[in-house]
Amino acid sequence: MNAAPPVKIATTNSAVLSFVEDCRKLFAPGAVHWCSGSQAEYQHLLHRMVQMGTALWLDPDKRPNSVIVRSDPADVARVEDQTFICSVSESDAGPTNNWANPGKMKVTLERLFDGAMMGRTMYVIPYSMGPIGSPIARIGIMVTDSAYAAANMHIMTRVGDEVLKALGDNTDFVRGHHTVGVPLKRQTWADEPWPCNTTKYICHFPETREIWSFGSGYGGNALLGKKCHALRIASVQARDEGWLAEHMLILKLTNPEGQSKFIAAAFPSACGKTNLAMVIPTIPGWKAETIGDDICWMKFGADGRLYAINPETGFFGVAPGTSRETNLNAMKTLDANCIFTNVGMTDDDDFYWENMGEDPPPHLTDWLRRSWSPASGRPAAHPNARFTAPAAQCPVIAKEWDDPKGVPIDAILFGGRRASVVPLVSEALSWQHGTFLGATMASEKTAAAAGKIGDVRRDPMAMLPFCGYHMGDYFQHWLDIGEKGGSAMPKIFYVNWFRKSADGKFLWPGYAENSRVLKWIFERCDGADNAVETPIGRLPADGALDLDGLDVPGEDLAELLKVDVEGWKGELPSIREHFATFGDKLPAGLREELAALEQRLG
Ligand SMILES: Nc1nc2c(ncn2[C@@H]2O[C@H](COP(=O)(O)OP(=O)(O)OP(=O)(O)O)[C@@H](O)[C@H]2O)c(=O)[nH]1
Ligand SMILES: O=C([O-])CC(=O)C(=O)O
Ligand SMILES: [Mn+2]
Repeated sequence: MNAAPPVKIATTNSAVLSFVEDCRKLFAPGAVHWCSGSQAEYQHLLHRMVQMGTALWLDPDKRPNSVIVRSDPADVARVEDQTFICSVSESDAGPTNNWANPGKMKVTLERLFDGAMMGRTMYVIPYSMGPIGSPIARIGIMVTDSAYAAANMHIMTRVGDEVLKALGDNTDFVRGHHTVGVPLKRQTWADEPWPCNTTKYICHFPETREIWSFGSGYGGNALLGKKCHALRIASVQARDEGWLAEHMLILKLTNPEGQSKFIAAAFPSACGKTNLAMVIPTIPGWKAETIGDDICWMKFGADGRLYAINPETGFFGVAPGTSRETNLNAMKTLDANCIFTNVGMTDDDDFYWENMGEDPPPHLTDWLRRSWSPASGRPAAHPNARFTAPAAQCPVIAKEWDDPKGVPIDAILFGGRRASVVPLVSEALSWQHGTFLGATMASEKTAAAAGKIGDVRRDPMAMLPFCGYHMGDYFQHWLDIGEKGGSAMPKIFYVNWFRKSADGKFLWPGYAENSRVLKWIFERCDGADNAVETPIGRLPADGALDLDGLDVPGEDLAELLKVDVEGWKGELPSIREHFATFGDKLPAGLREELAALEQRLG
């Protein structure tokens, strides 16, 4: 079981072969392993991690084929400060990205990567973002010296020989370079359970479609198919080719009559995408199914509508707060074949995290590998602890989830964590107004990225950390796509599950009850007469939101659905300031929307 499967190179594509050979020469790994994507290979990767002390098996009877991994305490989230867009021209990166000169950054990276894989295996991972053969899918080749990254890529993407076959002789693939940045010393070959470097660089070269990631083993820094490829590089390709690469979940909603609609929703990291993607409606007769929980690629179909695919095959979900009460479908997805990162480990080899809906055991080992009890006064799991789970295991995965042609999108939702001002739901007055809502959305910062938690920041379309080019051009791209799609475009909505009362309690129960809002949105898409026009958009008309059986005090509902004119007026200066950062790249259409909002507010 522990021997590496024999190395077999399933391609004669000279661009692929020379890319890998160039990497091998510079990074100097002890061995090269071409990933075939087989189950045996996945097992090998898990065994390797256990052998290295990176992973521990969970109880095979309770959690078959699953492991727990604890990272270095300083390598637990995306590092936005060390994430760079290395476009040829600085202005192409725009004011929201760190830019670095591509030539200079290459010199820095080549120096760091020189010999960086010494004593380690370099895994070559051919992967497809999206169903193989889908007109929307894209291929990447990633090299990494992390078995953890390779195992996660196995779950999160389509990996291996079938990808190389689909690529054929095509040279159009994203080149991903990843190292944990800890070459082993020849004398001892001694290693650590979670090697990583205090120096970290997550670099993107949009023109040459390259990613170079140094020093981190963690999630969005190291699983290059996800944020680096599927959002930062793909957003540039999408701009050039007339499609959309977005940080959105996709779900299928079916009414009691059996009609279905597809909804995509952009919420910032750790703001509820996975939860909404797997929602179990509380309204009788309604059904929701999952297509994807994090990334959505949309292209125009022959009928002029936007068709979406989930480019991934797994969920890299926030563990704390996930419980049978809040997200039963996620919990059921975690029964087997999962990787748990930075969660607590119980004495009977199971996982534990905060707000899992169960009393904590009297004793466990926390994510820092320390003895822990409920009296310890610190969390057992890191707030950004994650599970990696195969999407196909989700009990409500929609049958269309891996359909190569994608699903036609009826509605797009924007939302964030806002304790005040933003109501539970509103509908945009037009595509341009919806783009304005997306461009100005704000959210409290979460643990998904390093930095201070709780500060409200503007996070346009939940893409602030993920847009690979100038955000002003990105807004224009949204407007252009809307122009092209005309009346066939999805309707846009703005939601906020996170309104709080003066004493800091959530006003809206959220989670499953969000289905009530989805129902209203569904009916809006069908042209129901269930809304009133207000200065900030269309809100549910009196009685239009199905609240049957919901136990929320009337005054809280009134607060959730009111137009806070003074609050919105208070937002205007900060929206103006936000817009000013884009200079002359701010589309005229968004300036118009700001002026119109100001006028409507009086
Ligand atoms: N109050 C409230 N909390 C929610 C709701 N939905 C999700 N959350 C909490 O928000 C946190 C993150 O939720 P996720 O669904 O994992 O967020 P995500 O957007 O998928 O996060 P990423 O994977 O980082 O992109 C969890 O702690 C949830 O419990 C809701 O409707 N109301
Ligand atoms: O990228 C990650 O590490 C996890 C994630 O989904 C996000 O932060 O949006
Ligand atoms: Mn995400």
